[in-house]
Amino acid sequence: MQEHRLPESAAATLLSLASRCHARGWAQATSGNFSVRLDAHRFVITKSGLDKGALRAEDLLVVDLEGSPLTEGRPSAETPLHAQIYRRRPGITAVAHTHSVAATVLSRALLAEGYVVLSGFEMLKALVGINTHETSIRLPIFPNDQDVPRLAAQVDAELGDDDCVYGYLLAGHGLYTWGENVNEAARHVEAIEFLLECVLHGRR
Ligand SMILES: CSC[C@@H](O)[C@@H](O)C(=O)COP(=O)(O)O
Ligand SMILES: [Zn+2]
Repeated sequence: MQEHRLPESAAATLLSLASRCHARGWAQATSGNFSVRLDAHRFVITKSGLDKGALRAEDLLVVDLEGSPLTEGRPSAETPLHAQIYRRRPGITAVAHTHSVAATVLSRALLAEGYVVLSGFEMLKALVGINTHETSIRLPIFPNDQDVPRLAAQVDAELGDDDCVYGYLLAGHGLYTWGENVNEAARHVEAIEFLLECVLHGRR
C-alpha cells in the first residue's frame, strides 16, 4: 500500500472534535463519525465501531474521495456520506456526524415533512453567513438506509452543492454537518444541536 502520512495537526483537530461531541452526549455507544480533509483528493476519517470518547491517533485512517482506504484499517461505515460532501463541496475541510436525542427524535417525527425548520433563534447567527435572528433555514431529512452508498447517492442527487444547506438529518439516526475548517464544523454542530433541542422542547 502506498505511503500516506497522517499529519499530526489533522489528527489532533479531528480527535478533539470527536471527543468534544462525545462529551456533549452526541456520540454515545460508538455512534458518530468525524473527518478532516487533507487535500483535494484525500481525507482522514475515524475507524469504524470505536468509542468516540477514547480515540487515539491510530484510530484514524486516510481515504480517497471515493471513500477507499489508503492506510490500514476499516473506515467508518458511513465514509461514503463524508466522501459525498468532500466531492461536492471543495471548500469544506471538516465533517461531523452526531447522534443526539434531539436529532434522532425530530428527524423521525418530521420525516413526512422532509425537513426541520429552524427559525427566529439568535443562535442561527452561529451558522456561517447568517447575521440576524430573523432568518429561517431548513434542515433536510432523508430516510435512514443501511445501504450507505445508496444513501450517499440520494443525498448527492437531492442536495448537490447547495450552499444554503448547513447540514441534513437521517431519520431516527442523526445529523451531518460540515465547515470550511474544524472550528466552523464544531460551531455548526453545537449550534444545530442547540437549535434542534429548542425545537424539540417547543413541541413538548
Ligand atoms: C451505535 S451504531 C451507529 C453506527 O451504525 C453509525 O450510525 C455510526 O454513526 C457510527 O458508525 P462507525 O462505523 O463507527 O463510523
Ligand atoms: Zn450514524
